[in-house]
Amino acid sequence: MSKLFPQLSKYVAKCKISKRPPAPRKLLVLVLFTLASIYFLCFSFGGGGGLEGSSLDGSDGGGGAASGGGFFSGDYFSSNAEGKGHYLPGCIIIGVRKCGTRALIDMLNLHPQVEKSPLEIHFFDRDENYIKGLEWYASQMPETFSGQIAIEKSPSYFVTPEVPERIYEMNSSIKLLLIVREPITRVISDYTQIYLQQSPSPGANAPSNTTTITAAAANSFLQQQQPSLEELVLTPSGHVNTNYKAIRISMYSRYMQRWLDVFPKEQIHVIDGDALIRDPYNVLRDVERFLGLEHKLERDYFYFNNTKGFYCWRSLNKLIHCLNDSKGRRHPVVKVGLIRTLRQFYRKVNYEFYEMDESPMSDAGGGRRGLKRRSGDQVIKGNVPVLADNYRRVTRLSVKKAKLEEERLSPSQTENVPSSSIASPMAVTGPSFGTPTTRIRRNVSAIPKSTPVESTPRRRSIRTPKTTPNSNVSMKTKQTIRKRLIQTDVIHQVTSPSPAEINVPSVPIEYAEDDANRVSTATHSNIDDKDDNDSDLLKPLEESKVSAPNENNTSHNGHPSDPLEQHSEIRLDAAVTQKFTNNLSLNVPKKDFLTPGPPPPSPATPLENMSDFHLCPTHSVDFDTMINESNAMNDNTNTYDVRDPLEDPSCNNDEDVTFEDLIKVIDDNENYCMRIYDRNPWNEYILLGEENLPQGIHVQDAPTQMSQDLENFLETMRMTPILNPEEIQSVLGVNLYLSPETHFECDRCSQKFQTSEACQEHIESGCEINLVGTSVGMALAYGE
Ligand SMILES: Nc1ncnc2c1ncn2[C@@H]1O[C@H](COP(=O)(O)OS(=O)(=O)O)[C@@H](OP(=O)(O)O)[C@H]1O
Repeated sequence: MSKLFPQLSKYVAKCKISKRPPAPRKLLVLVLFTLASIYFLCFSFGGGGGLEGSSLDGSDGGGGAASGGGFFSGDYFSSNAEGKGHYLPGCIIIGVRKCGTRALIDMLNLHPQVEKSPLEIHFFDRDENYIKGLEWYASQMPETFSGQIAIEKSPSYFVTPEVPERIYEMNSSIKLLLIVREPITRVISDYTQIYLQQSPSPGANAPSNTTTITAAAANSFLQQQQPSLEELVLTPSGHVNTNYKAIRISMYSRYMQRWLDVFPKEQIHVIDGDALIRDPYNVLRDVERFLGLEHKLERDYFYFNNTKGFYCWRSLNKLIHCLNDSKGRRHPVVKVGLIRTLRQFYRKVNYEFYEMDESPMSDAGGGRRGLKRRSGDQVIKGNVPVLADNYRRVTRLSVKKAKLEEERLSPSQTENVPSSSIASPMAVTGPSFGTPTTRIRRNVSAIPKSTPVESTPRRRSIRTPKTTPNSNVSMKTKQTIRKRLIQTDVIHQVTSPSPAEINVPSVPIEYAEDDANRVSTATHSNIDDKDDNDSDLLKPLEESKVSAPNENNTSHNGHPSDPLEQHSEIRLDAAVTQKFTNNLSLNVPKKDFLTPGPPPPSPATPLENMSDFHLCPTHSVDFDTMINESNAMNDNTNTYDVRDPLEDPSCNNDEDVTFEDLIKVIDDNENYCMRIYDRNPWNEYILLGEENLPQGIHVQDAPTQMSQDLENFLETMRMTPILNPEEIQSVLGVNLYLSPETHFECDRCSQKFQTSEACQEHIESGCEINLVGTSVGMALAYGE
């Protein structure tokens, strides 16, 4: 009986909540009757250990219940299949704070089968709520019809130890959404929120999202009032301060393990929050699939709003709906040295997290889904063919795009690391890396045309010969590198904005009733602006920084800015702007920025990362076929045309090279250890496999060692665009081989193309086709 009782109480909690509670005695009778009915129903439907897997309301779930339950499978209970009522959620967004939970739930809410809870309920993480019971919890849910799913989001569920068990206890087959973001960006987002939260309230009449301030005033205010991120995230001895909660929350693996101890991986869908920012349509498509929902969220529901710098969406009343100014805040500029320290700190936990994730993590705009490789891409130690999966993707980079990239990049850009772009390859390699070099091209050009298919593939080096560190590089070059490395630590300071007034256009749109708009109540005191608030996050203020006006007309996330916004802009929370009432000018130009148009290109494709390495198909290539081929075996029958569109805009001088050629160059020298890496959505390189590992190099150390080398390399490349790759490799003592794994994508239309014909059509229609892919294979060869 003791075993049965919790089960029964669970069933009770799944009952529809009656609006007017019956009198106590009636209630007792009702409860007993309900218990008996449910118990009977449960066993007669063969539900086994719970309601999961059986549909009590007669709905079949349209396939959504296929994987062990889900929202149609017993999370509803209604005596009337048509009935509307408050039901327990069939899906919960469990976190992570500041990773896009609000955007995700609001966007999902556009789906006709989804109803969101407008508030964060914090039922499972707050004892004062939990003791109110599941009936209370259900009563907090939006009303749903049969066939609809209620969802809620409470970001702090992810980090609260009791929550996984509690949710499991409620519904063991519930579907969970976890949205994560590049961890350092998340820390900075948290920091930004916390210090803005500290600012005095703007007052009732304060303009909430329309204001003009002087940048100088803003900077001065923030510098006086706010602690620097550095002060918070580093201990006095310079170590990362893990007592700082913002740091801890970004250690995803630490919390994820708890969830995986309770739930099967298939029930947790991990979403890349950076992808949600870039391309909500594709991310939501994956979520629809995961939840077993019909595909309803169309591409044209989402509009990129240049003023906001984020996607907004069409709400049901046809108005455009943007999240309010508490979402998508401008982040402070952070010193590159600090970023480097944090990167190093998070590398291990990110790696652990990456290893944990098997779910098809949404990767819109990227070539590969999932934090982790899909099933065809296993880690194979000591097996060269693993490279096939990374290297066989063929792509075409439009000449125009590459040239534009080149023009766009200026030396000054290489020295700015807006924190919001940390996740982007731009931030890792820096825009200057986009200046085409001859690193691969030069080597490839040595390969003769139309390489025949050979049974024993030729060994052809497309890398530089083995070098000892510093052997081939001039003293001057080394000094240049060193100088630039030194410089970077100091250049990421606040760039003083122009003292001129900075206009922030008004926002003539409907703002989402999101978290920051909520008023705390006894039951909902935990609006997400506060939900993980703790004193650790509120340290004495000494120094602060606010991002400088964008110098290259890109907005917060690297999207091209609206031309009307080309003047400098600082957007601050109303709480801060209120401090500048003396400088306020409400003479703000209004403009209709909602004109639907093609969304901008993804801000952070690996394109910039790889613009020196271009493969074009020699023949019409079907993308699917290629994938299948490369997954099937490592033969050398496919030839690819390697050419550099900048040197050869007409791409006439095709060079054919077999895949084996590409592989063997790495494997050329037995004395080398080969390590093969994949890249996660945060541009960290993850060890895929090893080959000929020489003695003295520990397998376990490989990712760390490699990451360090790579980081150095990228850092160097970022700052030394004029150096040729051989010199850089010499300096670092490594040999490098980069290759994209990619699909075709039209950046202006944000579409993926399965075939080169489709790709071609879009080229002709004026769109540019770019290589896109989150995975870059990389091998580092070390001398013995
Ligand atoms: N479409 C759209 N509009 C605005 N903001 C968007 C959008 N998509 C994702 N984001 C990102 O969401 C970040 C806030 O995350 P959360 O909603 O999880 O924050 S909270 O924990 O609920 O406070 C927020 O973080 P900041 O940029 O630091 O403000 C945004 O980057």
